Amino acid sequence: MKTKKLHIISTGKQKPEQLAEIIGVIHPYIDFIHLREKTKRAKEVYEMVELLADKKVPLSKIMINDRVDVACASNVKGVQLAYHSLPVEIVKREFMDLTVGCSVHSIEEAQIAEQQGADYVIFGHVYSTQSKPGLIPKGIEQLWSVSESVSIPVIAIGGITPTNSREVIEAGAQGVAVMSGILEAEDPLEAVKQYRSYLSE
Ligand SMILES: Cc1ncc(COP(=O)(O)OP(=O)(O)O)c(N)n1
Ligand SMILES: Cc1ncsc1CCOP(=O)(O)O
Ligand SMILES: [Mg+2]
Repeated sequence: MKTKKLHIISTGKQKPEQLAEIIGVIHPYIDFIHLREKTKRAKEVYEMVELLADKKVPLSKIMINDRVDVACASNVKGVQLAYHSLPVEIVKREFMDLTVGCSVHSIEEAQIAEQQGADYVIFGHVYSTQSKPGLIPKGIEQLWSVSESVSIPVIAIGGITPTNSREVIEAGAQGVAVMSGILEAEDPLEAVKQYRSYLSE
């Protein structure tokens, strides 16, 4: 079986130095590192990329949430477009070198993202999670329906643990995206190894 992808998403709560310290250790086990720093200015996110580069994190693994300008300026892999971001088709047309992921919450949004040229979608939140407090999770069946409805990879997000990552893969996900399960773990390296072992089996 082909190894599934492991994405991690920054919490927006950790200090840049603290985040860089953790990612500097765990990046060999991770496919994509998303900087999702909704309250930071472009310059601050750009400087976070520099901190990661100082820790020898490959730029080819870094995705910037929303900010196409920062992604281009910092020469990273690509951009993760949110609901409020520029449309996928515009980014694909104007920034051909960027890998483009799109955050989706329904079959319709996933199909639109695919039609517009997204390289993959992140669908969620699948399970309830403190990272999306008070919002009803979409559940594993909707994940299955979304995975059936598009040909591009679907990455599952929201409440993903090492053990439930197996069932999301069985529901058609090509990988998982994790925030608290790794970045807020007591031992992020041990946590990432656990996710990796479930994703590789
Ligand atoms: C209508 C609507 N749907 C979803 C969101 C949340 O934005 P999203 O692109 O899912 O970004 P994340 O917070 O999940 O990273 C929204 N604001 N409005
Ligand atoms: C950005 C985002 N979108 C849906 S859930 C989520 C955060 C993931 O949270 P966690 O991995 O901590 O459950
Ligand atoms: Mg979302």
